[in-house]
Amino acid sequence: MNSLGGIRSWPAIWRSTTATMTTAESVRKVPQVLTVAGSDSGAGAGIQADLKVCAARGVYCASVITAVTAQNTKGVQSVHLLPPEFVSEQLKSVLSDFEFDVVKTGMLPSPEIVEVLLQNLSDFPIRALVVDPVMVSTSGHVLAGSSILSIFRERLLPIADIITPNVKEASALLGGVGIETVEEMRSAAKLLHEMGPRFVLVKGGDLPDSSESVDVFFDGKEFHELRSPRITTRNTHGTGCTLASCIAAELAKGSSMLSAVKVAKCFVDNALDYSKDIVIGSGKQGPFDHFFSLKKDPQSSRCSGFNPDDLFLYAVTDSRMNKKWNRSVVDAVKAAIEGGATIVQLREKEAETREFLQEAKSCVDVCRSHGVCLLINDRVDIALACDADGVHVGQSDMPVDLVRSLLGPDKIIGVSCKTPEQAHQAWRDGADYIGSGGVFPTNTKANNRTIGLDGLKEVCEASKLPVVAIGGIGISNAESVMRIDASNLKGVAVVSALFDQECVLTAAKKLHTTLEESKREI
Ligand SMILES: Cc1ncc(COP(=O)(O)OP(=O)(O)O)c(N)n1
Ligand SMILES: Cc1ncsc1CCOP(=O)(O)O
Ligand SMILES: [Mg+2]
Repeated sequence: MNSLGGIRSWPAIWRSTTATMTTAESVRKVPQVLTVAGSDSGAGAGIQADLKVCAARGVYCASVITAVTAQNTKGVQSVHLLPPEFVSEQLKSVLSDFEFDVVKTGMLPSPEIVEVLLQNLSDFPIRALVVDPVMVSTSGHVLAGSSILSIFRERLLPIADIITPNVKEASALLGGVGIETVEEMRSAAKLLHEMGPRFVLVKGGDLPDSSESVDVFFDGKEFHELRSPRITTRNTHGTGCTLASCIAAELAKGSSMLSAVKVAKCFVDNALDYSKDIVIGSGKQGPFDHFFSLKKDPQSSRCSGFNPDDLFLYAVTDSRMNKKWNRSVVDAVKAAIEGGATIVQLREKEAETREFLQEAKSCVDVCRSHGVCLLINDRVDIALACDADGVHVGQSDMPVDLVRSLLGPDKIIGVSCKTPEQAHQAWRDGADYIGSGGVFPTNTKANNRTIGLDGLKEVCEASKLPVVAIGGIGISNAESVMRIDASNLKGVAVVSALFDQECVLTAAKKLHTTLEESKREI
């Protein structure tokens, strides 16, 4: 946030939160979101949708109600605004008690209610603010009139971390400019960014004549167009609330902004697709099922994205080791995956570009056929040329934000961090995960400072990004790493423990078993 409570570097606040928490051992902090929105009696949108999304994403959600609507699948029949003083009472109640990771706003129906929200946010500084500038219901009912525009523009938007207007809302905020094309959505995102939010997502679901649903994400420097096939269904009531709450939930768990937005878009697409034929209510616009993931085969999802659990057993290749044992990189990668490696990185420091590219293409094929992601160490050019799933960079490699602008929103970016400051920067730059080490001394990487288990823990505590430990890790010490008691430590990355071994398959199987056992014991 800009002016309210100085949450620009929110990982620093996570650090202090963790510090207070560790006074009581075995306390587990649950990611928490506060939604400030209107109630929808039909339960498709508003507070009810927000609660369902957060529950579906594993995040606790408290709710402050700004208005009660009489609403169903046919439309909004009536709206009752809560007195601003009572909205304020609710805000005080929860903000003085909970430690919210993210506050998300939906229907803020009057300038007086926005005013009490601003006052409470200044009394109780929060970590991140997601603003869904709800103005009109999907059925066309005005939920917040033009009287709120100036307080939105002048006071709320400048403190938002992200705003998520649809094209109609973006147009209203910009004084009625026409937005009918993706190019106009980009211009709108840029103008809205000038009003102060850190990120802008202009949702193009309402754009006419498109077989795709295109959303434009702007971070102040780069635009990303997030596209997905349009789903034909009447059950679209609550998509805006669902998207914004899902962004809030993912941020609360520690995602970078772009990653949170991608997961949220994917969540909405999957929910719409799963629910396209259900019939709830007799009106034109039905709700959809937020708990589809409890019921459907996860393999049938329309989109997937980065899964932090894939960092569990991270195989990092080494050209010298595979040459020494007289095997190709592709064979080594295949054996590592068959033994249980859950993600692979090609770290071929000595390879010639042409040869590296050929090997990388073959490894992409092997990894795709096994459903395992393949990342390239350092070389963004090779990653682009072989269509790898992402890149891992260190502190002296290409900066993460530049890698992101070259690879686009869908690729995975990992960054090496030895310190809490580097971990904070990784989140700000939009990395998907952190590689932290060398945890133990290693011969694989020369002149590499060892940070120990304490250094690893500090990095984990400084960030909510998923972390994989690296450096000198093998069967004998993997358990001590996994036991450091950091919920975002997702696994170990190893080079010699897999590739400086006679049989990669056996080594991978043994290490996988050790990791599984230590997970069970935690
Ligand atoms: C998963 C993972 N973590 C850390 C590193 C180290 O990357 P970097 O600091 O860029 O050093 P090099 O690997 O390039 O020598 C990594 N490769 N993977
Ligand atoms: C690439 C890298 N980055 C930090 S330590 C390291 C090497 C890890 O290799 P090993 O698993 O053989 O110790
Ligand atoms: Mg590097």
